[in-house]
Amino acid sequence: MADQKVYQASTTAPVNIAVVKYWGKRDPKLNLPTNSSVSVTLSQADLRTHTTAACSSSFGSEDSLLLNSSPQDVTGARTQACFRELRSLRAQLEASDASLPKLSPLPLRIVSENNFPTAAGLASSAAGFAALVRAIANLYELSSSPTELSRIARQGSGSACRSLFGGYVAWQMGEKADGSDSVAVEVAPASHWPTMRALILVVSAEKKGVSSTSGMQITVATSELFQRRAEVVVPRHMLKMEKAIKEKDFEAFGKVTMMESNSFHATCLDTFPPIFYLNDVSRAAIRAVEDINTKAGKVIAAYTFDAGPNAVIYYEEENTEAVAGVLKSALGNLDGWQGRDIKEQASDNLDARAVQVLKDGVSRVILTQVGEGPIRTEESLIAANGEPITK
Ligand SMILES: Nc1ncnc2c1ncn2[C@@H]1O[C@H](COP(=O)(O)OP(=O)(O)OP(=O)(O)O)[C@@H](O)[C@H]1O
Ligand SMILES: C[C@@](O)(CCOP(=O)(O)OP(=O)(O)O)CC(=O)O
Repeated sequence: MADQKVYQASTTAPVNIAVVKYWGKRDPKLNLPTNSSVSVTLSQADLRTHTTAACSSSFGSEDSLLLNSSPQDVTGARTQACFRELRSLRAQLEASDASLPKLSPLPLRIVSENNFPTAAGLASSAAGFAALVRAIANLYELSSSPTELSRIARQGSGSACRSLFGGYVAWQMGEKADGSDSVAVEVAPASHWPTMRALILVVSAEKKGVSSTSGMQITVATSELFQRRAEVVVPRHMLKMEKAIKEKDFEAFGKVTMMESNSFHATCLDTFPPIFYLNDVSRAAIRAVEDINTKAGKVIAAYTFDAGPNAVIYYEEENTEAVAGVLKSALGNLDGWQGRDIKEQASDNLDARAVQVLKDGVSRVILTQVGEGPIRTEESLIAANGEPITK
């Protein structure tokens, strides 16, 4: 009888939030971007994907993916590209060492759990594809570096390539047509600047209107402002951002972060028909951050928004009270503040109308910080007999 053993490996992977934004593909098939980007990896203590990858001849003939207990379509080109590339690396290993079990032809069973809302603009595809690629690489015992794996994860979702690393990460756009140099690299580990904090104001946990994938295609096709962003604005921001991170210069980091977010959303408005990811609640968050910085007399808080209305506010630990403490006193009792020792600080310098809009529109907060890259775990979502473990 054929070997029916169930081989498996598990990992967790983090979310990342860009401070220089990826928006625009020069090759939609390979997910090659029109500009480089930089992100901060967020702590897996708060937001993470947990994925187990298994393979066995007992799994029938089809690959499968179970996400938060519901079966997902794996026939899409992006997931297929990740499976194909990882299988091919495993096949090379098997060809060079005949003693290795032949895992590459076996069907894959992937079971994954996100501990945050999927497709709500909380970068679930980034953590999701990073975890998928890392888990299969662990299963196949590949010696590939995170940068090599980032080339594969990028084909699942562009931003996923940055979640293969912890800390501060750059995705170099690359020049080659085959995408082999479009990969993620570490700018600095989390330990270099461990005091970076992030407060997420969750405005909407609903599925978003215009997906990043289609949104950026329409921007590339219709926005002239976008041309200038890709050619002039982002290259300048990349240099400034990498320098700010190396020097742990929050004022420079914060200024570029906010200008980047504004530039990206400006190209969304310049898209035809226009794309609106920011709403009144987002704009109230921008106002509150401006008021906090005005009071401090310098940039101590920086907002950024992805393809949705949620605000991510970066600040340094020493300014926890002046940023998170002020927002806590303004927003009042919300899910997410509990269990965190954040002392409230008077918020009467914040614009009263902005505070009211935030109170009405923010449903919960997530307090988190810079964190590590994917972490291998023995905790499995698949039992020894191959059946998914549902919680
Ligand atoms: N754990 C996971 N494993 C595999 N795929 C996942 C996982 N989590 C999310 N995905 C994929 O990512 C898709 C959601 O990506 P989408 O880009 O729409 O939202 P988002 O990542 O939350 O937002 P954004 O990337 O714009 O910040 C899901 O439909 C699913 O295909
Ligand atoms: C606004 C962003 O969050 C866009 C992320 O886009 P995705 O990585 O979700 O897009 P696809 O490559 O089409 O999957 C900015 C960023 O994360 O850099």
